[in-house]
Amino acid sequence: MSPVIEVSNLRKAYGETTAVADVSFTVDSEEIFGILGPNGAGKTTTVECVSGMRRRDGGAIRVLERDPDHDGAELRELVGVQLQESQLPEKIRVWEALELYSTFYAEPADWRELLDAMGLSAQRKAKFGTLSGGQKQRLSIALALVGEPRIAVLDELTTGLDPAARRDTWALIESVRNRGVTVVLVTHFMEEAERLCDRVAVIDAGRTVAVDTPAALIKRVQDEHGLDRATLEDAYLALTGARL
Ligand SMILES: Nc1ncnc2c1ncn2[C@@H]1O[C@H](COP(=O)(O)OP(=O)(O)OP(=O)(O)O)[C@@H](O)[C@H]1O
Repeated sequence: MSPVIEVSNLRKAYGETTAVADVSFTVDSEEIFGILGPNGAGKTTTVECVSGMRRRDGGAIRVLERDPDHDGAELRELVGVQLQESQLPEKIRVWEALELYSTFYAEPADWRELLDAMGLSAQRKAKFGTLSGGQKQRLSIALALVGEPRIAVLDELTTGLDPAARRDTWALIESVRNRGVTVVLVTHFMEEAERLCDRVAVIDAGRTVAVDTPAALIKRVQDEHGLDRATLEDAYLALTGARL
């Protein structure tokens, strides 16, 4: 089976700042794929180039056998994006937001069913501004799924959530994958990546430094540093040049 996303030697600069110098990875169908890296490593820029929100300066990207720089309109129907911060007006009601997003797609999902799946049925008529952090997050996942995408790109999904809400969100992500959607997850939380992701790419200073399963990255750091037990956080710190 060919990968659903292929990124080779991606390069992207903003003026003098090289945000992405050389990033390569592939994502297989129905994987939960994590993108990890320190602040400013180029993670968001990478997923923006993949989802067609930014044009790359160099390298190649194929998403579902299309090029985001040339086939953006087609890919908008196939890739659902959850942005870092929800950009909805405070006064919009939950159902209105879903109805509005449905109009962006030729064949939208039944948003009532999505609302139910995300555990938000009781908040149907609530204004966005009155939702809790966890509810806002679940709404933004629902909005990313309204177009029945084949791929969902979720950027810093659980940032700002309490531990219980984070765990609820993890269960939801697994249910999204079980619907047949490939999930690309940008995250700072190593525990999240270790629990959820089939494979991860670690990006540091605009370059991929590793692409593997969490278990393989952990084994590598154990072998290299003679540790009995290590976590993905240990592997991440070793890969991004921090001391153990
Ligand atoms: N629109 C922009 N204009 C100019 N520079 C930018 C822009 N967006 C990002 N950058 C710069 O590009 C680099 C990579 O940023 P990017 O947001 O892709 O990293 P990131 O890994 O997602 O970071 P974070 O974890 O902090 O969200 C940083 O140095 C950032 O300051």
